[in-house]
Amino acid sequence: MAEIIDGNAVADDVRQSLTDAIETLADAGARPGLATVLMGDDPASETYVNMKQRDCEEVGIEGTHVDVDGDASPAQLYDTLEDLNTDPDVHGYLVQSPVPDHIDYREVIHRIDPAKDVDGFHPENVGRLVAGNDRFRPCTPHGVQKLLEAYDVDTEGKDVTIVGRSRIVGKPLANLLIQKADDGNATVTVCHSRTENLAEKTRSADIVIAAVGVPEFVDGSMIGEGATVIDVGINRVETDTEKGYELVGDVEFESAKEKAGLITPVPGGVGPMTRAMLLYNTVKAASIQEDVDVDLP
Ligand SMILES: Nc1nc2c(c(=O)[nH]1)N[C@@H](CN(C=O)c1ccc(C(=O)N[C@@H](CCC(=O)O)C(=O)O)cc1)CN2
Repeated sequence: MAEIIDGNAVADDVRQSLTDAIETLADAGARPGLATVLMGDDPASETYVNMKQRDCEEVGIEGTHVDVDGDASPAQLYDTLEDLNTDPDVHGYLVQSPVPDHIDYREVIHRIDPAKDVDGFHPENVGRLVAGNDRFRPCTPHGVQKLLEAYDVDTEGKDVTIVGRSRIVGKPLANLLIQKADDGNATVTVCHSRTENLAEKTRSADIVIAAVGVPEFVDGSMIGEGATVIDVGINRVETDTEKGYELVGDVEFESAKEKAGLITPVPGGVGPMTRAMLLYNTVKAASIQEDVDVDLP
């Protein structure tokens, strides 16, 4: 039976360890500022930006939220981004994804000043990460690395299978884990919809990372005895409950926990870490822009 990883506790530790850096910035007369941009009214996205704003308040980051009408034109959205690019009080910002269908998210990302791109999605930041010279690690992959570190899961020489090749998680995480670094040096296999013998590739892995966006895609039969299982999926599945839905990961938790040595739950696993690493990137952005040296965890 697996030990269950407590993502909320590790995220608390990250937030706590950012307070010194925020104090150092305050002593220099600077307060980190994060803006969230939400276009449209996707209920899950509304929840996430509210949580991000609440996190800012908790640690002393100046949070600003901008709502953009779901029917607004691309040009209207780009005007908002230009305002944020030139606002000296906003050190970092993000556009919550997904955006409405008539908006090209890639084009949106291009228009974010790379120095304020605290999601780490801009091509300049992606290129830096691949080159091993990262500025902002994307929040979810970085959060996964921090979780592994917190639970003493050494990645050096280990076989890691990532299920999912998304731009936000699979690709950057694979890049980070193969890097010659203390939190890298792994041998990484990235699986996707065309992968053959997928279950063999997950079963032979020391660490399985499910980031495919399909509820309960990975079950216990796909996990090797004692493996570490990281579930990145956060899927809203409709139920008859008052809330109307429940959160389900990409891993079938009950069967996987019988085989795994360590496993993340959903909720309470990777999600809180994504938010904590966004705060981390915001503090880093402020320290670079304000030219104040801070110690980051
Ligand atoms: N611009 C971005 N858009 C999206 C990102 C992102 O990193 N940048 N990632 C996801 C959503 N996401 C962050 O925005 C996110 C998802 C979930 C959580 C979280 O804390 N989940 C909780 C449960 C929350 C709930 O009750 O619904 C948990 O798992 O415990 C944080 C961030 C897609 N879009």
